[in-house]
Amino acid sequence: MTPDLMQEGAQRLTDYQARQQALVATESGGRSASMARPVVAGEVDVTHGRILYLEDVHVSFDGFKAINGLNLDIAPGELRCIIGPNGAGKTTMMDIITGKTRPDSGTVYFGSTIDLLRYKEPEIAAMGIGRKFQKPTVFEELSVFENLELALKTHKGLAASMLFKLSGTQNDRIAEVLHTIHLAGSVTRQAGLLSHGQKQWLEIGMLLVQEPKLLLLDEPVAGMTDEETVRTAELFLTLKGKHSLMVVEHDMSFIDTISEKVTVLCDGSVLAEGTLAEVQADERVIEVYLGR
Ligand SMILES: Nc1ncnc2c1ncn2[C@@H]1O[C@H](COP(=O)(O)OP(=O)(O)OP(=O)(O)O)[C@@H](O)[C@H]1O
Repeated sequence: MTPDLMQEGAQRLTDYQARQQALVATESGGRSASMARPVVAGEVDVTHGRILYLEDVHVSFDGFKAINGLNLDIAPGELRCIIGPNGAGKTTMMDIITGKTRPDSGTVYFGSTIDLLRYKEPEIAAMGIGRKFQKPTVFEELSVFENLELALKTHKGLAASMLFKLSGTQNDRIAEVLHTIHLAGSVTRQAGLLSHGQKQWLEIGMLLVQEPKLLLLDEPVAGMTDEETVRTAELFLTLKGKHSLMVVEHDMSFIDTISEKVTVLCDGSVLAEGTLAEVQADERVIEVYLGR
């Protein structure tokens, strides 16, 4: 490839990123997904058995208490499911963890030493908290491999230099992720031609190449076929232990397959916590969410 062509390719990728970021901001109602998602490996002190810790968090919007005395903690390697009615505060909670929204008061720690309220959104992403919004936001015109490559290069701060070659280790990491997300057979396929479920897996893969410690996933199986939902459950079960996951979902059979502990949010705080069977039997949860 000539330098001119490489330069042109680099420019096209920059354009893709700009367009994609604008798209994400629109699709997520102004809650931009930070496509850069840079994640720098660093130590998170989990010696106290918690990778995420929220205590007595409050947020009001024009006097409305969206988060109201929220307490929640997640263990390293845990896969926690969050359920709750519309408006319970699930998205706002994720916005707080990722630095998108500042709480009025409360404590939010990553591990036992990192006070997340002291950091901005890109810094929090760089520390290893990855977030996936409900709609897939892959680069439709790039191949599956190019999407993962770009996520890795962006994470390493190398997006400006498309001349930069991936190391053997980085290529190995992409190969491993391709296998994990069930797309090893679609490496050269254009992302725009993937099914909805495959696009969701690819976007999860774009987070995984950056080796996040905590993944926040908003309704990952919404719009998926039954088969895709089953494969997503398998995927999440393989991620558990290596990463900590917080999954917001309404699909109870999916939650039943993946969950150990379920947290029910309502009116900005925790209404109930336990196994799915325990929270499903809780009268208050039936009243506000599951129905009779
Ligand atoms: N920026 C904002 N300004 C004003 N009100 C807001 C803002 N963000 C959220 N809210 C309100 O806070 C409450 C909690 O919203 P949030 O989106 O966190 O709930 P949710 O549990 O994610 O709901 P859903 O399941 O519908 O996505 C809602 O009543 C919502 O209208």
